[in-house]
Amino acid sequence: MVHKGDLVVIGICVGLALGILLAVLAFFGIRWYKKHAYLRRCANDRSVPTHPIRINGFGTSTEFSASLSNSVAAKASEYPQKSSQVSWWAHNNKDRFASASGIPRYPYKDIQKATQNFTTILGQGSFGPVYKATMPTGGVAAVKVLASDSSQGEREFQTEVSLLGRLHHRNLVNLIGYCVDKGQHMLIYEFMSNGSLANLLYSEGHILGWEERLQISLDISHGIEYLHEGAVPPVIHRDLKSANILLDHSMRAKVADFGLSKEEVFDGRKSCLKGTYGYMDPAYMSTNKLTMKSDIYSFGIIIFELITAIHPQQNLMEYVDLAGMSPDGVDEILDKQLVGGCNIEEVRELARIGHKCLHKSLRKRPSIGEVTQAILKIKQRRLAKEDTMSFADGDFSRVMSRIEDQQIELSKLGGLNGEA
Ligand SMILES: Nc1ncnc2c1ncn2[C@@H]1O[C@H](COP(=O)(O)OP(=O)(O)OP(=O)(O)O)[C@@H](O)[C@H]1O
Repeated sequence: MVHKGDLVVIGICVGLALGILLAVLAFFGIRWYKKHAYLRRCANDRSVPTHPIRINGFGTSTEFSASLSNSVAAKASEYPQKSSQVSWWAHNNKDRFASASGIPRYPYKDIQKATQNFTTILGQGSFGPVYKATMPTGGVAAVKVLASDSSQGEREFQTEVSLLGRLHHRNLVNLIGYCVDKGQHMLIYEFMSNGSLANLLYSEGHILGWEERLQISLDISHGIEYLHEGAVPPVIHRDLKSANILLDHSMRAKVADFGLSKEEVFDGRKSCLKGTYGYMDPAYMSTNKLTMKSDIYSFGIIIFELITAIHPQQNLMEYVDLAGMSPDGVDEILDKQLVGGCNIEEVRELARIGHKCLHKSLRKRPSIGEVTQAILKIKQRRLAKEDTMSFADGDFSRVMSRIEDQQIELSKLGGLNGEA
């Protein structure tokens, strides 16, 4: 005989069991749905390369704080933006179509015309020759033609197109188009009229002043900061060198050549060593493990190139090590062109930053954000000094005019007294 109370308990138990079963079914049902939705999304995304998305072109670094925000806004107009760069091509290329990365693709004949059948060569890299392209509207670009026997090849070409399609910053050289046509691969960049930093440092002609060099180091720092801390996922450049720093008409520097870049998301996986002798981080060479700190090392080398105008393949590191032995050791290796034309304290400060970037221990190397801050401090200190000096000048003239006013008042008073 079953009691009524027992029936209630059994009922509750069955109810609970059913409830739990339903909850479990609902839980797994939702998980199943989410998983399938995710897989569907992945399948759709597969056609789109998973390269970094652009954050924005300006002010990714924290250093652009209130005090400098005005100058940033002003400087922004100095830099031709991608949209304007693209527009002159767009007007002239009706049959172009955009790649998955959003970079317009151009037919061979258009580029052949723009480069006047590839006549004006700007330079030659391991990728192939670079030509100047001029459009009827007056817009100028640089066209990099991938040599058929290129040692880098199509893989780098694709990296460059998909990476640069998503990365935009005023201190990165903008990719404005590409061409895959008639068996040719070409990359079309914004034109950097002052060529590479390496050319400026190591060939006769323009002498880079200290202020220009300091600004160039800051521009490079901003460019790398965007790659490391602004891009999602972060990007390691892997081939930072003075030949990959290009300068525009107003001597502002931009980081170029992303053919070897690697998304930080792949960090940790081993791959064959890539980079340029003299700029490659010894830690990376010995472990084959790539980190952002390898870019910091290469940047340290560029900093010392700016200070010394000694090429890293001409024993720069030996000079740098010697200079590191005393606080003013850098004075001995300073570029002759700078002697007497620079603030030696600023040079020493930049050298200190360079030494930190080259530290053997990866952990002791600064992050790029810290480097930017440190270089900015040098600039800010100078600006503050200039302000103080002009304030002192202002004070002086104010005092002088007060003395003059007082003399006039006194002479008036003297006149009054004489009259009395
Ligand atoms: N956007 C550009 N505007 C103006 N000149 C350019 C531009 N890009 C490249 N150049 C010129 O072409 C030269 C070769 O450039 P490229 O990037 O192909 O090779 P690299 O960086 O010098 O060497 P590597 O390919 O071995 O890294 C540069 O030194 C520069 O003078």
